[in-house]
Amino acid sequence: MGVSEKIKEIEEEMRRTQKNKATEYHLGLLKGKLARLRAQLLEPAPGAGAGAGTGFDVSKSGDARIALVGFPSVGKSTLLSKITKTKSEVAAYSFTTLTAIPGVLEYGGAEIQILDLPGIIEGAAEGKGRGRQVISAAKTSDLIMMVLDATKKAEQRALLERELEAVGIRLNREPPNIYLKAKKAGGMKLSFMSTPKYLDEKMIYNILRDYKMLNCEVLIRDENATVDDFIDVIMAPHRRYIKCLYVYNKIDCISMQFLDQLAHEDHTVVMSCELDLGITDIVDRAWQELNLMRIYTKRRGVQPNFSEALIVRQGATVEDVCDQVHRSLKESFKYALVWGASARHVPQRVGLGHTVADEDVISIVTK
Ligand SMILES: Nc1nc2c(ncn2[C@@H]2O[C@H](COP(=O)(O)OP(=O)(O)OP(=O)(O)O)[C@@H](O)[C@H]2O)c(=O)[nH]1
Ligand SMILES: [K+]
Ligand SMILES: [Mg+2]
Repeated sequence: MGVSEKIKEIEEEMRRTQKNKATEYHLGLLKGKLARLRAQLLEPAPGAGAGAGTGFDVSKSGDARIALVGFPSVGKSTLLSKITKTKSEVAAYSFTTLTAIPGVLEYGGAEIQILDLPGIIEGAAEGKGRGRQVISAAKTSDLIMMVLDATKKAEQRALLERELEAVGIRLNREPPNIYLKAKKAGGMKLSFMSTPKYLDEKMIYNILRDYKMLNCEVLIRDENATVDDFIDVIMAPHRRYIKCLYVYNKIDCISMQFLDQLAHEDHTVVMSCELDLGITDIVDRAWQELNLMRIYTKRRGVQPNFSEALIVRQGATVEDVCDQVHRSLKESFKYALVWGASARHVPQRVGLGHTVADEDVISIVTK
């Protein structure tokens, strides 16, 4: 029996099994098995060439990667052509795009790779269409832009989320607060910070045994942790926690009332590529979601070059900026002058520990 058939069988069994106290453990075990099989599904078949079934052959470039994921004909390629110089074919029929098309979004000196992908359909995670490849590509991105057609039913979004969930992508979520460490010997050691509401020892032991993790240490730090969270921790190498921005396109075709409703949802932006509405907003929001900052350096007496930025993570300090310029720069560092949102007055004289903000201008003075 193939992996896909086994998955179907387990899903069928889970559907048949009534949810109650008596079946709880059995269902927990089935979930664990399902997670393992799904991970297998994503591994390339033996003998398949390098990379087969594991995404498209597009190398990462720039400061971050954003994947455009969505059903066919929602306007992914139209969006790519709007925000990058790359032209990806646009047409009114489904599956116009058949492979990954990379473009570069230039954003105030930062370069973000945008991946236009083929449309996916229900069952993508099980290998329907190009689904598996698309999802593998999405898994390598720093942000997923889920492009949705505002004129289509709300179920689209839940459907796509399920497909991404099925291959281990967790959208807009933090990894569960559970510590798990495999050991060479000593059996299973389990402890809780406080009594968990949805987990118990028997359940955890059963699942660990099923995964043949007979020697390990577990600390449940979150009382709200569920069986699914616990399985995610066991499967950690196959899990990716990725931010997702829901992008509703074609708002030129919906009522103002519905538009207002959509625009107020979490992690959601609305646009019309056709009318050129909301595009800059979307780019700004995507940049915010990436949690990156652009820092411009300035030499004494010279204007900063705003077409070239140093890219650092949110929360970065002047020390991180120095490291981006040159690894040994901080050794000769004397002080820095900062202009911008992080400065209390401009320019502010700061040390290595100063936390910078997006679009700050920094002048580094060395000994
Ligand atoms: N009304 C309206 N139509 C749009 C908008 N944006 C794109 N379209 C149309 O939607 C159709 C599909 O656009 P594409 O960009 O090819 O969609 P896609 O998501 O890349 O489609 P696949 O590659 O087939 O998955 C085209 O006919 C576009 O002209 C919009 O904002 N409003
Ligand atoms: K299309
Ligand atoms: Mg397309």
